[in-house]
Amino acid sequence: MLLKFTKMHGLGNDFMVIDAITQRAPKLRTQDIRKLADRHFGIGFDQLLIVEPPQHADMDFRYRIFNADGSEVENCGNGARCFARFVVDKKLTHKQQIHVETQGGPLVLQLTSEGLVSVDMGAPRLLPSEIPFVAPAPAKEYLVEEAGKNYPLGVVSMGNPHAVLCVDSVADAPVAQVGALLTQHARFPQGVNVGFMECVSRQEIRLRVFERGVGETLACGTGACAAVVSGQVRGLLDSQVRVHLPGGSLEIQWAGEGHPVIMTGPAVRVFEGQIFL
Ligand SMILES: N[C@H](CCC[C@H](N)C(=O)O)C(=O)O
Repeated sequence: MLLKFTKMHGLGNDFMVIDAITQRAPKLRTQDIRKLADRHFGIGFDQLLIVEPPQHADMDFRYRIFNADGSEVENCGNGARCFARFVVDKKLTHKQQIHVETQGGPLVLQLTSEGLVSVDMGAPRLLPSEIPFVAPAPAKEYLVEEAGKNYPLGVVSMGNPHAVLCVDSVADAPVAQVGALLTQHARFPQGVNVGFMECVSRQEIRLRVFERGVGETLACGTGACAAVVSGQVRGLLDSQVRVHLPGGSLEIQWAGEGHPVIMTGPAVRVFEGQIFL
C-alpha cells in the first residue's frame, strides 16, 4: 500500500507524521517502525507521530508517539508542537487552541501570533512511583551508581521519564557514554531519557539529551521541561528559563508545584512524501 506522510522537525528533533484520520493507516509492527526510522533504508526520523481521532469527547485528537527503536512512548514535546502545525496546516481543525490526548496525559496546544506553538505540558510528576524510579522516598537529587561511579540525578516525569545531570559544560559532557549507561539503568524500570544541563544563569541553561529509544537528539522538548523543573527543585533556576539545545532554543515556564509546565517554540514542515509499505 501507498502511505502518505509529512516530514517535520522541532529544532532538529525530526518526525514522520501520519494522518490516520483522512487515510487508513496500516498497523505498523516494531520492525516496520524501525525500518521507516532508518536513515538509509527508510525515511529516517527520531520519532513517528500518528494523528488519530480522540477516544474522549472533550478532546480534539489522539496523538501516538513511537521512538526510532519502535517503542511507544507517553509524550513528546517537540512532536506536540509539530502536531499542532500539522493539524492546522492540513485543515484537520480550525481551532487555535487544540486539546490532545496522549498516553502521558492531556496536552493543550496553542498557535502564537509569532508563528510559534505554545504547549501546556501538564504538571510534572516527582514521586518515584510516578516516574517510575526505584527509590525509598522522594528527593531533590538521587545518587545513582553505575560502573563504579555515582551520578547525582534529578528525576522528573513529563508523562515520560527523565533524569537530569548537572554538568559544568555541555560541550565537554560525556553524553554518548553516560547516556547509554544510564538510559536502561535498573532503577528506571521503563528506561529513562538522560539530560545533561549546564546552568548559564538562573534564567538560562544549555542542555543536551540522550533520548530513550533513540540516542542523542538535536533537541528534546520534554527533556527541556524536565531540566527546568529539576533545576527549580534544586534551587538553581527561576520560573522562566531559556533552554539552548544543539538544534535551537525553547522558552520554558513553570510556576512551581501543582502548576503546568508551558513550553514555547517552533515547528517546521520539511516535505510531503509517500512510501510503499
Ligand atoms: N525519547 C522520548 C520520547 C520523545 C521525547 C522528545 N523527542 C521530546 O521532544 O520530548 C522517550 O522515550 O520518552
